[in-house]
Amino acid sequence: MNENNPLRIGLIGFGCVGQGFYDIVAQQPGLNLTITCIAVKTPGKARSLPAHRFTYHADELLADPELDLLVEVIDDAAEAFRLVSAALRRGRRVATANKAMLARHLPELVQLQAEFGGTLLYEAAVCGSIPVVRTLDQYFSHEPLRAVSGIFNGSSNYVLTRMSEEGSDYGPALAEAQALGFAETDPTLDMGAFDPRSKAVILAAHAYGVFLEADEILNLGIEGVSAADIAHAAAQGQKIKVVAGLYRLPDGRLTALVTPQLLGPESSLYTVEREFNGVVIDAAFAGPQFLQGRGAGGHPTGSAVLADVLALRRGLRYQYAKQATAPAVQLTHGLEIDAYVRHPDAGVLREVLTWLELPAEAVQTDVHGSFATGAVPVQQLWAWRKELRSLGVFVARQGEVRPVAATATFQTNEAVAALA
Ligand SMILES: NC(=O)C1=CN([C@@H]2O[C@H](COP(=O)(O)OP(=O)(O)OC[C@H]3O[C@@H](n4cnc5c(N)ncnc54)[C@H](O)[C@@H]3O)[C@@H](O)[C@H]2O)C=CC1
Ligand SMILES: N[C@@H](CC=O)C(=O)O
Repeated sequence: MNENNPLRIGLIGFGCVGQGFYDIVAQQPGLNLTITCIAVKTPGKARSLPAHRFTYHADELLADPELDLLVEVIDDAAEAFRLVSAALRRGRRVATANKAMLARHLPELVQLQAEFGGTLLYEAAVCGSIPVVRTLDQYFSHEPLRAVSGIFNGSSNYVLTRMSEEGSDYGPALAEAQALGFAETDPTLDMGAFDPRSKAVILAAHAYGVFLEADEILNLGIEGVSAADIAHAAAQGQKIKVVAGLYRLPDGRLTALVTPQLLGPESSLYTVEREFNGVVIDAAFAGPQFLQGRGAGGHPTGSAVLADVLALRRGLRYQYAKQATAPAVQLTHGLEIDAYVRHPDAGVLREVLTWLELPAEAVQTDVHGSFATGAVPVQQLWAWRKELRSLGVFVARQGEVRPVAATATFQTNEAVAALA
């Protein structure tokens, strides 16, 4: 395949990422890329290009034989799946940034590529500009990994940085993350750690060859984080970061969780601030590696989309090499963490302790009020996750996860088996 063949691109979505990708392509004419069609949803919206450049019917792009490949960057996961799966059924080459869609439909999308010969790349969907999907899929295709963990969400990291460095309140800090184009259309996905959970699902497919169900993964966010929590961490020389982790336990089981974590300067993630993301890959033979870069924003994400477009021109496809060994991998909640739990209402805090089977003596007091610490099974947090969220209870992890007697073990890859 000629690496500099002219390519005609159909772009679906012209928001923060679509515009970012467009700018980057426009600034580099030597790449021989032309964005010939752009599909948008809302007529009459002020945009940086004249109205005649747009169509309101994305389906037209799928059928256009003049287009060499498609870029899908819309904010609607269901519609994105309809469009991308239809494109793959036509054997098309597609780049997407839509992690919510991928986390829900990855097995089907992999199957469609095998069946119809199209290609789907999605580097931009995980950690913005950090080339982590390709690193796991290509470079570590045959190396067992002990863990893949990190800060996978730029918006929540931005909010935490603003709260701890400048003493901002949660609300204004989130409004800034939205104004800068980092947050999802529904920011609950960022603040509630649903977005990094989707990214963990995607990375699990490449790091371990398993297709996890997002709902099986514990995800706790930062909606309940307060100045008291930030001050508590700072008093111990720590910061609060939302850490997503995929960990292979010594017995071969896999665990995945996304929770706030109290981290000290010994962690590579301690200095990852604002919209930056960081990924630690702990490989069996290579040892630990650390990748850091901008995890959100139009240009960083547009840059990752461009990398995929150029890779599609070269004929790159993901290998999913570890699927061959995947049946041995099971997702488990048979773990416990050392948890820090705080809520401004002492009555709520006591109630939460009973849910988490922590004794009343777990409650401690500092200048900011009451909090509790203790070892809590992940299964217990998972079972009460909806109540913890709705009450705005802030739970953070301290230190590593520990395997305990298995409580629940989920069989993964059922979705894949169903396709066979
Ligand atoms: N903003 C960021 O930093 C990052 C975003 N992403 C993902 O990229 C995608 C796009 O994100 P943003 O550009 O930030 O969102 P955005 O909200 O700025 O833009 C999305 C655009 O898609 C349009 N749209 C919705 N349905 C459409 C349809 N059927 N046809 C044509 N246009 C349609 C919307 O009107 C909107 O203008 C999302 O899946 C997001 O999760 C991924 C990585 C980083
Ligand atoms: N909303 C996401 C955007 C990139 O994936 C984030 O904040 O990380």
